[in-house]
Amino acid sequence: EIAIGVKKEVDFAAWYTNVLIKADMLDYYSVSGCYILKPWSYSIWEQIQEWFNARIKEMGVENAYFPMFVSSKVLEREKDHIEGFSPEVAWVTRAGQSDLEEPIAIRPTSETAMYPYYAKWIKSYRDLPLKLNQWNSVVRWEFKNPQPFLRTREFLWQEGHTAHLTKHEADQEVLEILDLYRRVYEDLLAVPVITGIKSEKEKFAGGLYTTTIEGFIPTSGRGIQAATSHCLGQNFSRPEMFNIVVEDPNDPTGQGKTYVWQNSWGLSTRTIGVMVMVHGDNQGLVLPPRVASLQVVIVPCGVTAKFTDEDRKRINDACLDLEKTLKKSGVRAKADLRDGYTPGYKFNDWEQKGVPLRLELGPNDLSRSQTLSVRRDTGVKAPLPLGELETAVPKLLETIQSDMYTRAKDTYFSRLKAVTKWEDVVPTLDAKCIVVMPWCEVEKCEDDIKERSARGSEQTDERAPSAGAKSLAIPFDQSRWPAIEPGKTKCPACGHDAKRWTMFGRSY
Ligand SMILES: O=C1CCCN[C@@H]1CCCn1cnc2cc(F)c(Cl)cc2c1=O
Ligand SMILES: [Mg+2]
Repeated sequence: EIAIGVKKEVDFAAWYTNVLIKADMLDYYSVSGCYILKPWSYSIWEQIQEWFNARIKEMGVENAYFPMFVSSKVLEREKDHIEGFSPEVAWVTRAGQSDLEEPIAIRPTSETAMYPYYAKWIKSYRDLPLKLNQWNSVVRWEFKNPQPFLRTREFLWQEGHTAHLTKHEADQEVLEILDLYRRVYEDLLAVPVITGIKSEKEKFAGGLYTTTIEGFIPTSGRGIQAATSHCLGQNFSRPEMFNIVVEDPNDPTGQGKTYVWQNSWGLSTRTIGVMVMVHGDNQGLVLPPRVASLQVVIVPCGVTAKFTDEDRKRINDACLDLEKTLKKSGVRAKADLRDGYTPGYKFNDWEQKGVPLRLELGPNDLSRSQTLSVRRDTGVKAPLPLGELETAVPKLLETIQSDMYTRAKDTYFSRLKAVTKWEDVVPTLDAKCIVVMPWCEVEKCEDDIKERSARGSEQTDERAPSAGAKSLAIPFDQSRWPAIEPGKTKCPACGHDAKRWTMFGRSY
C-alpha cells in the first residue's frame, strides 16, 4: 500500500509534507511559517554541523555569538543594503505592557550586527584576517507560502563573516568555503550540486560577487540555491558603511591605508529539505547512511504465535548480539524488539523513516547463521553471513551512500539541456529540465528571458502561467559543453555574443 498516502510524482507538495510527518522529522507549530525540528531531522543538522564545524576550524575560523537584536538605526545603516528586504524584517516593538522607544529588529542576517564591532576590533593589519562564524537562527517574515526546511520564517544556519587584508586572500577563502558546501551535499547528503558564480542580477546586491552551489529537484524540475559564499569586496568596509580600515603594509610609502576585504557565507537547514526531496520515494524518507542517526535496524522475524517463549528469547537475544557487534564496529544499529508489532509493521515503520539498511533475523536465518539484508534505496535483499557483519555491513552502507549519490547525479546531469535556439527554451523547462545556454551575460537580456520564458506568455492560450526561468549559475566548469567561440557563438535569447554557458531554470 502507499505508505505515504500520495505518490511523489502525483502531488509533490503533499508527498513532501506527508513524508516529513510520517518519518517524524518535524511537527507543525502554532506560529505559521514555523516548524518544530524533531530529533529525526535535528540529528541530521547535528551531523552537518559537526562535519562543517571541524573543517572551518581547521581554516582558522572561530565561532562566536552576536545578539539576535539589531537596532533600527544600525539595520538601516545602508539603505541599498536592505532595500527590497525590509518587508521581511521582524520587529520587537513592545515588552510587557510598555512600547519600546525604538523598535528593535530580529536579525535576518548578521552583517549589520557584527560589522560595527569588526570596525572597533580591527585597528591594525595585524588583526587580520578576522574569521568568525555563528551557528544561529535568523528570522525573515516571508509572505510566500512556507515550505518546511525550504522557506520558513525562522531557520537554522551558520553564517561566516571574515575580513582580509587582500582581495586575493578573500577570493581564495570564498572558493574554499564553497567547496566545503559542495562536500556537505555530495559527501554527506549524497546530493549532487553544480558550483558556479551568480549573475549580476542574482548575486547578493550588497556584495562584489556571489558563488553558489546549485541543487536540482527532478520531481519539480526546479533548481534550488543550496548554499552561497559571497565576496563582499570593500563594499561593507568603505567609509559610508562600516569604515573598517587598516594601514597597508604593502604600501611602499608606508603611509597607505586600505579598507579590508570581506566575505560572508551561509548554509542552512534547507540542506535537509533538499536531501528529502532528492532521495525520498513513495515509501517515504530515504536517508544517506552518512547522516542517518540509525543506519541499521535489526528485526526479529518468523516468530509466530506457535513459538515457545524460549524460541522468541533466542531470536531476540541473537538480534541484540547483532546490534552489539555492529555498534562495536561503529555502525549506528538498533534491534527493534518491540512487542505487539508484526515484522511487517516494523518494516513499513523503518522504511518510512528512511533507515538505510534492515537486517531480518528469523529461525531459518539463525540455523544458517546468516541474516537477510534489505537495502532501503533499492529494496535489494541479500543474505549476509553473521560472521562477516563487522566488514560486510560498513561496506554495504558505503555502497548505498555512493549509489544514492551516483543515481542522483545521473538524474541531474540527464536534465541539463544545452539549448542554442530560443524556441527550445520553454519546451525544455516544461520537460522539467534545466536550460544551459551560451549566454551574453547582459542583465537586460536576463530580464527578457525571465519574462519570455514564463509559459503562457507567448502562447495564445492562458494555461496556468508558470514562473519564467531565471539564471541559476554560471558553472565554473565550462568543459561540459562545446567551447564558446568569442564573436561567433551567439546568445539564443538576444543574438549578442555569448560569453559563458549559463544555467537557467525555474527555481525555489
Ligand atoms: O547569504 C548570506 C550568507 C550569510 C551571511 N549573509 C549573506 C547575505 C544575506 C543576504 N540577505 C538576505 N536576506 C536579507 C533579509 C533582510 F531582511 C535583510 Cl535586512 C537583509 C538580508 C540580506 O542581506
Ligand atoms: Mg529571501
